[in-house]
Amino acid sequence: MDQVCGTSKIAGCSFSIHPMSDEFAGIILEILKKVDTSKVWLDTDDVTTTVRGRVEHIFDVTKAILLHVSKTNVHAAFHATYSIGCPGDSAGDTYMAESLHRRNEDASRSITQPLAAKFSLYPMGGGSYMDTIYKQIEAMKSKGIQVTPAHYSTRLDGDTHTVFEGLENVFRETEASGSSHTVMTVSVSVNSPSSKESIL
Ligand SMILES: Cc1ncc(C[n+]2csc(CCO)c2C)c(N)n1
Repeated sequence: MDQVCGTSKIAGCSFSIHPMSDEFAGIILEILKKVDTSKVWLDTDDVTTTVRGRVEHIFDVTKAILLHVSKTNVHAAFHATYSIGCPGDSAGDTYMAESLHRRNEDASRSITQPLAAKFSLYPMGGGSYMDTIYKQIEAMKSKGIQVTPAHYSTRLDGDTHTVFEGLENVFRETEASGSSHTVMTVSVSVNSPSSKESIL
């Protein structure tokens, strides 16, 4: 793998879905087939799926996959690590589609799904990282997402589309504000039988 600089515009996400059903393997494979991934480079193995390309397509594909798993009504977990600007990244394994049109947005819009998520932002190489993190948490609040502090992450409760729009903005603005390598992790639970307040 070539280790080169100057590939900071390649965004990527490594993610997994865990449907809590005996049919988990079929559900995962079917959803990966249903979503239009023609504008990203994609690789699936036994642990994760990795997509690489333009920021809009990375978020379009990952949101569509999460919405499709939600639609099954099966309780499922989704874990994703988004990254842009990794200095150890290579120029390969990507597809920087020229058109910004999001292939899955029309189909995704027809799915309404509330979700609970926890996200963590890691703005690296840009200086005052805590200021960036606090600023982006405030930005989430202004979108009408319920934001709750948590240890090592921030909890987000809201509509999937609103939360993903917020997460994409956080990712873009962190990069634009001077973070040379931005990493954002997102853990989501959908269709959980547990209520938020009383688990045990
Ligand atoms: C998005 C996503 N990609 C890959 C896996 C790993 N994985 C676990 S079971 C299975 C299907 C049959 O082997 C696969 C691919 C995952 N969980 N979620």
